[in-house]
Amino acid sequence: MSPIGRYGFFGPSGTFTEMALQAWAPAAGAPWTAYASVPATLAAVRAGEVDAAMVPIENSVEGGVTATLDALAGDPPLVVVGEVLVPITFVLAAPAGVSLADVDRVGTHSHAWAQVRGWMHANLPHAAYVPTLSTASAPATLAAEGTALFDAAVCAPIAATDNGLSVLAEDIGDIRSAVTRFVLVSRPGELPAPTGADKTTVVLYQRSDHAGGLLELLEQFATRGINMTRLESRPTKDSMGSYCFSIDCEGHLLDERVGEALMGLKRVCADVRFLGSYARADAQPAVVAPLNADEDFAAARAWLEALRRGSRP
Ligand SMILES: O=C(O)C(=O)Cc1ccccc1
Repeated sequence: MSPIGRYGFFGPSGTFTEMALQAWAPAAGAPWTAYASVPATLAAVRAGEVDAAMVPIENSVEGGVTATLDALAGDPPLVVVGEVLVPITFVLAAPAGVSLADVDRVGTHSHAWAQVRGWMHANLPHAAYVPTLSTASAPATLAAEGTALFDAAVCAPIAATDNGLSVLAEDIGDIRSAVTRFVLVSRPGELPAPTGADKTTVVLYQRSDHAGGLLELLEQFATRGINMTRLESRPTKDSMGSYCFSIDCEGHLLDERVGEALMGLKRVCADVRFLGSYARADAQPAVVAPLNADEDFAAARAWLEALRRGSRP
């Protein structure tokens, strides 16, 4: 893959997404552009304002980031070219002079609120939740406008410090080991090279709703010994009860078993949206079921081709 010049991210500065981009590209060459929402970030990639952008896709506590899953599958096509895992730590931050007892309204991103619900219930049971575009925009609003909209913010420790806020409580996440998975998204082009520890992301649209329909899709992975790492159903938005399936599996498009599975899916699905093959953040090599290695497929194909030529191998 050619080097990426211009990066975008779901900002502003101080979001967990910016931390993911810092982990991906520690020696930033060109300036990075922050966008206020996931759709705005992906629109900038589609429009060619940036070459690639970082967005959150999945959290170990709250699950899929639906804004990303839905916007990724839209048009014109986009692909994932990399992933980053970031451990998530939240603080409760407020302007100087505001104490815990003064906090009636808390501003933060919906995914952050979902991850501190238990702490809020135990410590601020009457606090109202005020949604903000990102975790970092909440402390930025407190710094710029004071407590007009909310009294405190749930954000990353760095976002509290950068906005000159006091930390009222540290490490308030209900699950201390929470991790968010971020993906680097680009316009389709050259594929990242296979590493042996890759993932492939697809969105599958069924031909019709019928008994065993989902099983038919899953069989395409199972019969080629491919392990799936994420499966989510999302409404197609066409009509009530109509769903597509967003799937991550182990392996790369250039692996024989993955290529064969995608051909199988193409036959049985109304549409298959390929959303990229990229190196796994944890570098865990793919587990390939016996007799599903590249050489097994190559030997079977050579045998068939020989038969078709009229020889008896
Ligand atoms: O708002 C942010 O900081 C983000 O990057 C999105 C997010 C929100 C909550 C947990 C992980 C990522």
